[in-house]
Amino acid sequence: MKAILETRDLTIAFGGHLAVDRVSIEIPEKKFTSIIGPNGAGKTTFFNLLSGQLSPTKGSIFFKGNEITKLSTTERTRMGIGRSFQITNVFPNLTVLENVRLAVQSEAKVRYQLFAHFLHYKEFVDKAHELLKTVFLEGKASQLAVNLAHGEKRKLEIAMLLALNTELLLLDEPTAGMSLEEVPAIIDVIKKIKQEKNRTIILIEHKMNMIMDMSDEVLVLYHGELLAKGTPEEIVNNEAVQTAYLGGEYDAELT
Ligand SMILES: Nc1ncnc2c1ncn2[C@@H]1O[C@H](COP(=O)(O)OP(=O)(O)OP(=O)(O)O)[C@@H](O)[C@H]1O
Repeated sequence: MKAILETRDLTIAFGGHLAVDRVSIEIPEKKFTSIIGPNGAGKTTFFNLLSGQLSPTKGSIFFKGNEITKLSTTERTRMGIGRSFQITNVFPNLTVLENVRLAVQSEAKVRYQLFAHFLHYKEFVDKAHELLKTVFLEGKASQLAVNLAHGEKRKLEIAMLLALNTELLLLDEPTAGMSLEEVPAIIDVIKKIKQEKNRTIILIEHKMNMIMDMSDEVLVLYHGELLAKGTPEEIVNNEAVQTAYLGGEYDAELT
């Protein structure tokens, strides 16, 4: 197994509180890894450390064997780590297609600066259409982003994240704030990315059915520490995990 991402003793303290506490993990390339844990376990903070929003108090992070612990978010994105909220600046008064086209165009400029003027507008539009198909939003291409339903906006964000063309995707609760009817559509989008794209995905989620269905491996954080890791089956049968969830911090969604 080749690890695309590795953390060693990754730790961050806020005041005296260890939000992430000596977490050492290896994320296998092209696999689907989920991170679960009760509320306040440190999942989002861990993502913030991976994407560079936060600097660790201790420990290190390696991407494809290179240390990235001190790199900025932009540098990490350029290297191939994409996080959905980095591109949540959807322009509400542009169409869905234009939003994705701009994301494709800006990515092309960053990556192919030397050749930028040889790239054509039509190629950007074609790529944008392709991404909209991936997220099942093609039918809304000419609508203004402002008029999308919440779930559709999340799909648009995912399309814009895909436009960044990063090898690693960090998805932080992509179904958060959605109505029950909207959730299956996002699950379909993520499944499609998993099937179609040659990418490594790390997902933070509370919805256990999603975890069970999609993950190759599950990591469990608890009070900032890595409590367990294993296949979805191993995790649901893990006694320490059951105790962590049932020991007074039970999350109603984790059923
Ligand atoms: N900037 C900050 N300053 C101080 N404390 C913080 C900060 N960010 C997070 N924390 C604390 O760190 C702990 C971990 O929070 P985090 O948001 O990472 O948990 P989580 O597992 O993502 O929770 P949830 O499932 O509710 O989103 C919490 O106790 C939180 O209050």
